[in-house]
Amino acid sequence: MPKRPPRSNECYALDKDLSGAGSPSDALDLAMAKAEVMDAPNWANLLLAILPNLPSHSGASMRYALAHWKKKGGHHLAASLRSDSRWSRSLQRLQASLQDLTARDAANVVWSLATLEAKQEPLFLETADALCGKLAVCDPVSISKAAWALTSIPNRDRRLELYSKLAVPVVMRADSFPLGSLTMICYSFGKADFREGDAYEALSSALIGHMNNSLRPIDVCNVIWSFCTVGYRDDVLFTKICEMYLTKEEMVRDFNPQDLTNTTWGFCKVGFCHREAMETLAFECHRQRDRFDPIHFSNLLYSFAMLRIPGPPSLLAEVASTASQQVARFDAGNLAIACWALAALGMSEHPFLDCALERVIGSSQVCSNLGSRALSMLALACFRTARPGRLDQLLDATRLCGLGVGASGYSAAVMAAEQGKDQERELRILRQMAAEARDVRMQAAVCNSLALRLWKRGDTAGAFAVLRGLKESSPHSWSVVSSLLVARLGTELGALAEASELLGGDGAALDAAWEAPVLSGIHPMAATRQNEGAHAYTREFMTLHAVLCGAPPGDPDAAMAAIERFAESRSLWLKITAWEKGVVVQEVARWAQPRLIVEIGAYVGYSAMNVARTVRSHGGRVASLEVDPLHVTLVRNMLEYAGLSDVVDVWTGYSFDSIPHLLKTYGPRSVDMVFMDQKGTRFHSDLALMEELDLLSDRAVILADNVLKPGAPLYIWHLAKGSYHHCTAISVREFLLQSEDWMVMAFRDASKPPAPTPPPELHRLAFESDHFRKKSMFDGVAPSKCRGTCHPKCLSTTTTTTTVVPVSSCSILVLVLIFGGPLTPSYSFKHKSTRIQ
Ligand SMILES: C[S@@+](CC[C@H](N)C(=O)[O-])C[C@H]1O[C@@H](n2cnc3c(N)ncnc32)[C@H](O)[C@@H]1O
Repeated sequence: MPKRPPRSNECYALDKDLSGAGSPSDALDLAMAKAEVMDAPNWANLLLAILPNLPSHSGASMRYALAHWKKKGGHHLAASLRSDSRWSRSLQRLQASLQDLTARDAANVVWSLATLEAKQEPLFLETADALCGKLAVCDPVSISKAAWALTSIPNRDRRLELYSKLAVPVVMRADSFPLGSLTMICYSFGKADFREGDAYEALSSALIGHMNNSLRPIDVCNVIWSFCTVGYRDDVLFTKICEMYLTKEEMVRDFNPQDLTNTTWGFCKVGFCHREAMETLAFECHRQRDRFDPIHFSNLLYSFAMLRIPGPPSLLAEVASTASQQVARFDAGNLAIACWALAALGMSEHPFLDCALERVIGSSQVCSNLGSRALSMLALACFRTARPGRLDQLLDATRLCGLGVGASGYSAAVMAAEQGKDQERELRILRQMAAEARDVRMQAAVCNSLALRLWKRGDTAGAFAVLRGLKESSPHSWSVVSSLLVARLGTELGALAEASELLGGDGAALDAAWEAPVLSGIHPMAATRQNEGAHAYTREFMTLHAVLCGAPPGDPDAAMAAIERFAESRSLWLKITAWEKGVVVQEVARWAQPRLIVEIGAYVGYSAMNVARTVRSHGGRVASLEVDPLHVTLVRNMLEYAGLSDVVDVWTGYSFDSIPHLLKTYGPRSVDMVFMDQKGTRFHSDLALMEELDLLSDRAVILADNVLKPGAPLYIWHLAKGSYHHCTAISVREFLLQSEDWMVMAFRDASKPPAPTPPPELHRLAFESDHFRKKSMFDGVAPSKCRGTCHPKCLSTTTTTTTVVPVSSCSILVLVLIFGGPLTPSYSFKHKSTRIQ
């Protein structure tokens, strides 16, 4: 590392003069007058001197320091500096001598530039780079100042790259950092969305060492907020903080509304529930409720709803009543969150709900600001509080504002309609969905799906009428599935003449575009995970089209093969359980002979066809749950084409809302097999809900996909330590990728007690899994790149044995029995298993 040239006495004296300058302008004048003698540290100190004096900038008080700075005119200063030639000349001087700055000088420069709102200056990132080369000799206060300064670099990759470097000394030496630096670093890491587990582990152990120093409310709040905002659940640290601070009324009394509700929000974000602390916080929130802003109300209610705890009796209801008086101050997002939370807390009758819905529905200004998430939350709130009329009004108001209802809005609306008795509502909503479809294929698929729903409700004539209407009003929106349906329903109704008239005598006169093989390349947008863009669902509708063109009707094997061929020929990864995964799903269903299989996550219907073809021979049924209403549409078309509509019921909605409906529809203990293929983070809570509702039969087998990469450690814990036996991981290849993944299978044993609380280390593993899941969603990192470290560690808490099972000439399945004891004797794949260990 280059050494800085020795400084002259004159330069030291200049530092003094600069810091003693009466105003920022005086400091700049002085610098200009002495420009020839100023050295690099002088230029760096000039920036500090320009700042109108900040109060203590240690640790978490940064927010207050900045507020103070702005009050003192800092904002205006920042604006006027940009047009001041003395300022730009100073920056040029500094830029020329960056290599002469110490780590501390460099930290002061980035910190000053950030405070002076000059992050866009090239000097800012250059100095950050220079600093990152000197971190080995950087003191903790400088590291924390730099960490704060770098928080809002807009380029995410650039920002995270700098934080990875900044984290090195934190991981190595956090134990020797003062408390103020630690809390400022925590806050900055959280704000920057930096998610390296080792850094949080180091911060946590250092903070625990400081726990006897008195943390200020803002410190407590910022530590919890930052850990939780990145999803790092640290039970040891959080429990200590709760015991020492958050369960003590006199401590919590010093928290302001933002500290209070940020803390509860943080806990709910990671699912950490310390009841006593939550109650103490709730009492304090109740005491301060008149000072609450809308965001504080919504965060507080949301926290209790997410943690599924009611809070002290009547307290939250009273807080919500205060919110009702201020409903005019709420924006669309906060209204939606608060409504959703009240619904989840079971406060269906609370007046806030009607006030809030009235405000959204009655004000085009509020309504037009509803994002898709807020609309979906409001729609779910209407559904859960049995307000179907309000839900209709909400959708109408959304349309009136010129907003599309979108997949997430329709999900709750369709779910409400499907689960209710009102067939007319379902008809209306699906008709609207068809009318809003921007593609004839989509329109046809929605109409077919609607006809299938009416048929399932027993209204075959109504179903037939829907198709006749489609043919008359929009002949191009007609598919092979429409023809098949017309033929089948016509036969059931004894209306053959009418059916053949509709089919044009020798079958439907299909539009040429429908018959053409899928030749066009996939549009790049279709590869994104967002189902909201202009090209959303292209990939999925092309998959359906490939089946309609590439497989004969009534042949599930051919339909599944057509999906695989379509994806393979284009190297287009589809999130389906094909190849070895498909073998496992099929073999488990064949072995278990279930009366009812519940599948969570249907997507394009590949696995639904797989299990349905397997169980139909013994009269089994499938209930497939899918949150996305357009995926539901596709799956229903796919199943009808494959001749499996009568074996599978596809239900729209979040598993959380659909699982109770399963109980009503199929009865208690009706489920003999569950196949979980939704988000891995939901596995254990969905399974727990099924257990709670007594849906699982005594012989139920539970199979889950994607358990190794990115991983579901809490789920494995739930199975391996809870009311299940022979929890077995099956090593398989991911469809179209060579990477290894695991499917996990376990058998219900209701006589065993539920799993105890997982050890804290498992939350760290869950953090790593989620971190990876995000990377694969946002950064396009392939699942194969996941280190998959979770499970070797996770499994070390249990006993494992390994068995290799050849299932075909080309694939080998490795079974890892997570609990000791032999594999269940009645379980076997097609080929004999060979025990290797
Ligand atoms: C991996 S895909 C399912 C693939 C399918 N099982 C197959 O093998 O063909 C996951 C699907 O689950 C749906 N999903 C995610 N979370 C869900 C939830 N909580 N409830 C219902 N569906 C969910 C997604 O919309 C997506 O279509």
